[in-house]
Amino acid sequence: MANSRLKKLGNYLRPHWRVVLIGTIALVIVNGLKVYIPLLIRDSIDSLQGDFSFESLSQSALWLLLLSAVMWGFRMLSRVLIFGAGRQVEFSLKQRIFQHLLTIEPGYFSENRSGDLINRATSDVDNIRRLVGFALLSFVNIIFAYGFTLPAMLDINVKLTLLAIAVYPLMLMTVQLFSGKLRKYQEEIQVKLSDLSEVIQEDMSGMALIRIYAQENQEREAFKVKNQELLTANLKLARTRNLLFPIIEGISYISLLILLWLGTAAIASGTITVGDFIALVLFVEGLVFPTALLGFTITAYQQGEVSIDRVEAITKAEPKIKNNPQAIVLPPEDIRGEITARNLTYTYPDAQTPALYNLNFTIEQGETVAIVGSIGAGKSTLANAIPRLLNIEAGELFLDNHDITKLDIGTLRKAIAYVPQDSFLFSTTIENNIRYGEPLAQTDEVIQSAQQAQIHPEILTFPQQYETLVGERGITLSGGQRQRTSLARALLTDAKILILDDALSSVDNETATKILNSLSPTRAKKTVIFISHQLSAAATCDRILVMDEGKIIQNGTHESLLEQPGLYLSLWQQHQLKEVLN
Ligand SMILES: Nc1ncnc2c1ncn2[C@@H]1O[C@H](COP(=O)(O)OP(=O)(O)OP(=O)(O)O)[C@@H](O)[C@H]1O
Repeated sequence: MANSRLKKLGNYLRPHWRVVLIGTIALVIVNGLKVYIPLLIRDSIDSLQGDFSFESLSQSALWLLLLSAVMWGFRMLSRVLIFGAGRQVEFSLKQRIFQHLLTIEPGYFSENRSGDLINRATSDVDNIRRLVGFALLSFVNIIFAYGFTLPAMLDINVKLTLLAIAVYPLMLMTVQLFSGKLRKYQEEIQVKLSDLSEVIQEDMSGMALIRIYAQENQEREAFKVKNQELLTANLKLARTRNLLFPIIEGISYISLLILLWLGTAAIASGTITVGDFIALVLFVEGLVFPTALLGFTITAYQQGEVSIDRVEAITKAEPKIKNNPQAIVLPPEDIRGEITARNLTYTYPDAQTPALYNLNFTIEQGETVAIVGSIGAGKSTLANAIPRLLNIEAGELFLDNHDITKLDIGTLRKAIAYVPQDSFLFSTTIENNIRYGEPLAQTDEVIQSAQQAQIHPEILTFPQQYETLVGERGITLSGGQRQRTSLARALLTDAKILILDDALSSVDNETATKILNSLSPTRAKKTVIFISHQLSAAATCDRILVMDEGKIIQNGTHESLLEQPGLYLSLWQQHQLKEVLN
């Protein structure tokens, strides 16, 4: 496990190896100078003791100043380069996550909580950045600091050096003792952070509902519980860290105390010179900071390790709907728009019964077919199956006699304009929202689609008309306006098939019928699937498929269906009654 994480770390860093290498060389130079400067001080002190001269003192001071400035320069360089590599890794990881999420089927996003996904793509990636930047720099620095300093210290006096560092194994044992706990608490924090993000996200989306049902107090309490859990997890980590860090710092100061105590005795006995003693003190002091930083380094490393697993869980999620290796690519003009289902059956993952069962039908090119039926009959499932937003079995659904699972996904989806139940608008202008599927469309084409979708007159009343911003940064559209804007977006594409999944539910019957009629000139070119509970609009379609419990139970024109007893007749009678009562 740890090896595979190191391997992944290596993979993250591979594209930036040059930068990391130069940063590491800079660290070597810094640590080399950190050893050379105390030795120089030693020599100056020892030579001054014998023969004091102001000139040689000022020369040494100048030389030391210069070397310190050079060391500072290389230290800055190493930090800029290695921290920069961390930022680059952060950038690439975010790109990779987002790119991967775009390849996964929509079902993944209902199975996984969006708050958790956002947290992994932000906070966890941040932890990896700290691992690659700070932890890497700190680890490499510690290795070089000890690797260069210890031989220099041993060269001065073996006994004093060994006694000074005798306490260091204690430090390693302490770190080992704490690391399991630190890792566990870190994992807990990331999970609790995801939980909290999820609550915030859900409450923001459902704010109106919270107010309507006056659930503010309950939501506040629910939020408090999650926030408290995060606080507890953070405090547990902080307590452990606050215990570990001073222990490490204390141990490294003990080594300094040992040196001060035994070193003065060694000077008195003439075993070492005053210069040697000062150099040894400077060396041990130079080790205190990187050693004391070990606690932070370990925490950053473990945070990063936990986050690598969490981020990799996203990037490892295999898209269930993939392009067939021999996928057929067709130019849009070769698509006619005929849809055929042969024993089409689909069961949602974890569901007991199929949502679509043994469907057999053909929708001809240019035909407008309404799909009606009871709630939960499977109409939306069928709408999602056609553009392969669901993982449909091979040999069950065909576009122009091509099995959709053998067609290139791009070819298939370009042939279909789909307006889902929940019309989603981006936080940009009305015009940009409409031209989302055809970014190069001319303004008059955008206006034409808006006219067809019966939204144009209303857009003209908006503050900046087509340039009006919608969504969080702009005006709020009514449900019906959102639906018709989404419809305009679909109409602008030159897709041969138009699927409207209850897409006019917030539009009155009269306007919905008007919209369907306005599609008439395009009907010859487009196949329209109109899923709706609005029967008077559905009645104007060429044909009606009636669904119940995942099956198509009736199929025919409005007139023919009214002549036979069945679900359609009873739905129509209910509809007529409602019209009269209204
Ligand atoms: N993501 C899902 N996971 C599991 N079951 C689902 C999922 N989506 C829908 N279902 C189930 O599949 C069945 C068909 O649902 P579907 O949304 O297709 O019905 P519908 O005819 O469009 O209903 P409505 O008229 O209310 O929109 C229902 O029993 C529903 O509970």
